Amino acid sequence: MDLSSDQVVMKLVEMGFEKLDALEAVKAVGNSCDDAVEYILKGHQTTGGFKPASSLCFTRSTKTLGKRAMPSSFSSGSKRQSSLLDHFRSVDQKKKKGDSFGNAVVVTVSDSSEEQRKSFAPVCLESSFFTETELRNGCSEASSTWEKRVMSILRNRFGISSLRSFQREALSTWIAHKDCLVLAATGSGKSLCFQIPAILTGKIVVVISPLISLMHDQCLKLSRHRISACFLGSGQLDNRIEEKAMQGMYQIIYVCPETVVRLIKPLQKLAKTYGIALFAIDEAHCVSKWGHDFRPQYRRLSVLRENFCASNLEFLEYDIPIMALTATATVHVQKDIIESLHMSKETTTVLTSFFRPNLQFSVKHSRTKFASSYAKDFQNLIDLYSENKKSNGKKLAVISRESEKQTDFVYHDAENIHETDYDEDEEDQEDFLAKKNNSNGKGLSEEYLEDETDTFQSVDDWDVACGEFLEMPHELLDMHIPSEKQKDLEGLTIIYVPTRKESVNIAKYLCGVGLKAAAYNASLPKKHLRQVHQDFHDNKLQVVVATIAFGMGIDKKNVRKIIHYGWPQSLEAYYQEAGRAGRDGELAECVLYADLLRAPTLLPSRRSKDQTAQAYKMLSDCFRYGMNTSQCRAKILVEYFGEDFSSKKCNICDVCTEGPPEQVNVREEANLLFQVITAFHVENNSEHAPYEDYGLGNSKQKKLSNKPNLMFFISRIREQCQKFKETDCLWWKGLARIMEAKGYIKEMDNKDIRVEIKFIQPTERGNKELDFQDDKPLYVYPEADMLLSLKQDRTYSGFSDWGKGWADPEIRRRRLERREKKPRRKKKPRKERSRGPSSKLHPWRRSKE
Ligand SMILES: Nc1ncnc2c1ncn2[C@@H]1O[C@H](COP(=O)(O)OP(=O)(O)OP(=O)(O)O)[C@@H](O)[C@H]1O
Ligand SMILES: [Mg+2]
Repeated sequence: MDLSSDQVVMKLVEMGFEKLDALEAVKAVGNSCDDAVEYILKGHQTTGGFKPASSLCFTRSTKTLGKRAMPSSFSSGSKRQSSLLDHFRSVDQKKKKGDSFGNAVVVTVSDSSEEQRKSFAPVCLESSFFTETELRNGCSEASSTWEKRVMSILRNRFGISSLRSFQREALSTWIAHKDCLVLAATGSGKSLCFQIPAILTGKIVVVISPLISLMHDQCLKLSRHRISACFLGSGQLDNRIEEKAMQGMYQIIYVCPETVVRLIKPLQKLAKTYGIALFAIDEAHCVSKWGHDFRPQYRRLSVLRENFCASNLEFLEYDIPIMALTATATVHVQKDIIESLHMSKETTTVLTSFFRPNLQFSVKHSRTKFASSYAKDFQNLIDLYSENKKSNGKKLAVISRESEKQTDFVYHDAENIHETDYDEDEEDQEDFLAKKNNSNGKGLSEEYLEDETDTFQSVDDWDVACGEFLEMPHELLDMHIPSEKQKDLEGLTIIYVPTRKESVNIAKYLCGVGLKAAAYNASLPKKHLRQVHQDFHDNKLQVVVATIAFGMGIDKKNVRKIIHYGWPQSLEAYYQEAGRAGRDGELAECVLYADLLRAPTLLPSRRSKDQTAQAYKMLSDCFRYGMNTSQCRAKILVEYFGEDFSSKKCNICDVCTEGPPEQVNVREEANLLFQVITAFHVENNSEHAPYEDYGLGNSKQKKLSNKPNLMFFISRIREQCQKFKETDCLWWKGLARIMEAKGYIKEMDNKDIRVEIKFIQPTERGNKELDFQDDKPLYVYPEADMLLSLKQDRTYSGFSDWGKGWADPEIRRRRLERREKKPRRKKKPRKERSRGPSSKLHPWRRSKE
């Protein structure tokens, strides 16, 4: 399809490129998206400094981090399926024949010589594989025997000395022909649970997996363990690989949900001829609508049970077992997985701790939306990767400021801070975004499209649709294992960001200061994405700046840091992404940088009404995790997944190491807020007219003033109580959250749940425990936003000003009039707006001074 230049520019901007770069590229190369991308990625862009992974980003040095150089024989092409690069090379060759970027490409790497065919069959060459008779009676007859054989497989194939207890449990469930749901932490070794059955029985294992990149990663690893495997995506497949798979030529078949549904008949034939040992559904949380990464195609996998059960296929003695595996499923999601997949009522749930003792969690406040924060927030990272940390520390800082000057995006965004910063009250903002979300993505502004997000990923995240991996010969094994001398390296970092644009901007910034960084988001060319993966695996990159599109299930040992730069959408997503760190068991850092001064908003995505409510609930849990100052972070995370961690703590998170803040007595404030809320409800339930609406014309404002909105209560307190006149809204918001958690107040409108409590109602418990006369101390830990609101140098006074206007009808009327005439008010520069050193302080802070 021919695109106009405007359309190409739009597409590039959607991918996360700067508009200026896109315009220049189109001007230079014409209306070809591919060429334009190539043009920008090769570094011709106006803003300079950014060289993504396709050009290897070696802005400081061309020396690779990996110690092993590829031998010359590596590229000779004489060995079949010998390497990842060979594999890719064949793709490139194909592409040269006229494939345009983004189209699925078929990977074929082996010829069909007789010798090679011999190497495929029989499927399982393990001398000690289990016979059907041995397995027939489940583990009762053979329990010690199968464990011995598994041990031998582990040692000989995987170089592992023993099974973990959850792996043993999952395997014995499978041996007993039962379905199994395996819930185990990221990096704990779930893959082995479905890989071993193939080697043990000589039958085939079919693994359903959500992404090509993940399937590829696993196949490559298997080939190193001398296990043949293939992957089948959903694009245009090479019939030969599919045919070979259906003829039992690979021990493990990785397949995406779309394709497995299409292949039911051939798979039934395969079950009859070779036997299928197991259907494994990896990343099974994708099945659930209530999970964080729902894929509608996963829901269709119930066809597996229907079509591979003994009652339907006479040659089967038992239903082919289903094993579903995930690291992030809440109790609700676990139930949904079992039901949706039509797993048996006797499904065994193998549950291990979600706790990862080597992950060090922390939360830091940052205005992440603004590029002006990068220099401060990434300085440590820059220092870490600078070659001569100590001597070059200062130099790098200078480079970073220099590059801010050169790359106009930094200061451009910084200038905008005051225009967008607290321009609208949070309720308005949330409503606005809620409407956007509910409009199914229609009518999004251009600005919003520019900030497009990766909320849903298709399976085909790379420019390969399928591939085969044969057992890698011994002599090649060593040279293809990427160098991972973790101790010698600083390790790798993944920075997760909410939007595509941020992924490009931050990668650009980091490259500008000399780091080997690359952007990764689903709209970048698939070829680039594959290259980033490869460079990441080969330790040629230091930092990958990615949206959620990167890394699910990828097993890379030396990821030392996961930075979330901006709020994640759920704790499930957060824990899944954080779990990509420290898979070698060594200490790894997981830092969440988030704007703690305002509640996060949902990213645009197509959701039903129910899903929207659920999405808000998940976001709200995430927000509360960020606001927490007193509980061990690992404890919050694992308890979120239903694990009992009550008496434990991690001892390494920021809360455990720094300790909680000093408790404060909020008795007076809690009583006061509760009284104001109760008074409102008494007034409105009585004969009196609804609450005065100040005669304002704007229907939305009218609606708010008639509802028990927190901001309204705050303004009433300010009106009535001189002592709290200057107390920041953030402080009250934090208190309201604490009161809600204690069950003193609750959301009035259950259908309209947002991230923060909005329309408040008193509860029975509040009535009992917040008596106005009661002056018994009520000690609480102030939350992160409350603490920030008390900082003297805090410059964000928008809420309190806004509150004043709300309280004073005259000010409010004038403000609204002004707004109607001129919708977006240009605010004064920050300096003039900042409060004096101690002008607006909460009373108990003032008394401390
Ligand atoms: N019994 C074991 N002993 C030692 N190491 C093991 C064992 N089982 C698996 N491993 C190793 O653990 C690492 C992680 O395995 P795997 O990729 O299967 O994790 P996972 O549980 O699937 O994680 P994710 O949830 O992120 O997909 C692998 O490198 C594997 O070799
Ligand atoms: Mg996995």
